[in-house]
Amino acid sequence: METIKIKYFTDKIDKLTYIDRKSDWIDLRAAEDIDLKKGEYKLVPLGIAMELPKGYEAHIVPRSSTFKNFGIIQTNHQGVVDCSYCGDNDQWFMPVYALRDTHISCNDRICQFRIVENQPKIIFEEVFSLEGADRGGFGSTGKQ
Ligand SMILES: O=c1ccn([C@H]2C[C@H](O)[C@@H](COP(=O)(O)OP(=O)(O)OP(=O)(O)O)O2)c(=O)[nH]1
Repeated sequence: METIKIKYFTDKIDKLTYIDRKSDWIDLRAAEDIDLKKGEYKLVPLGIAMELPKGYEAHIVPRSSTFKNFGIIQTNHQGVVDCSYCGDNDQWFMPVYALRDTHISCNDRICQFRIVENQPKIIFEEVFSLEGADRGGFGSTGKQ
């Protein structure tokens, strides 16, 4: 079990909770009513800020149903929230691009997140050539 300090920027969204029968990813909600025209971009406020546990980061991705429900895609494809993003004004956002005119209502569940441990510190050691066998470039294993 981990305890995470969370701040809500509005009382118009439900508190974060696990959704019955879902995985351990936790859904996030739009914190305001939003209308988007086809082709429009917007940072959708998610109405929360958190102090993540030391050594962890959060990953935000759309729900599988988000495109079907709202016609939006997440422009960064996967959001990464660093542990240092923990200030009183560090509200989480979902950057979205609308593929059609659409409406998102305040409190709609539009994305989901989980926390993951930071990767180990990496030292890059430059070499002239690598010893592994060449894999043949992407797509080299064919389609079937
Ligand atoms: O989908 C996202 C992605 C990021 N963030 C917040 C948390 C993260 O810690 C911060 C910065 O994100 P990132 O480092 O990915 O963006 P950047 O474009 O490199 O900005 P910066 O120069 O602030 O690091 O923005 C979100 O609220 N939602």
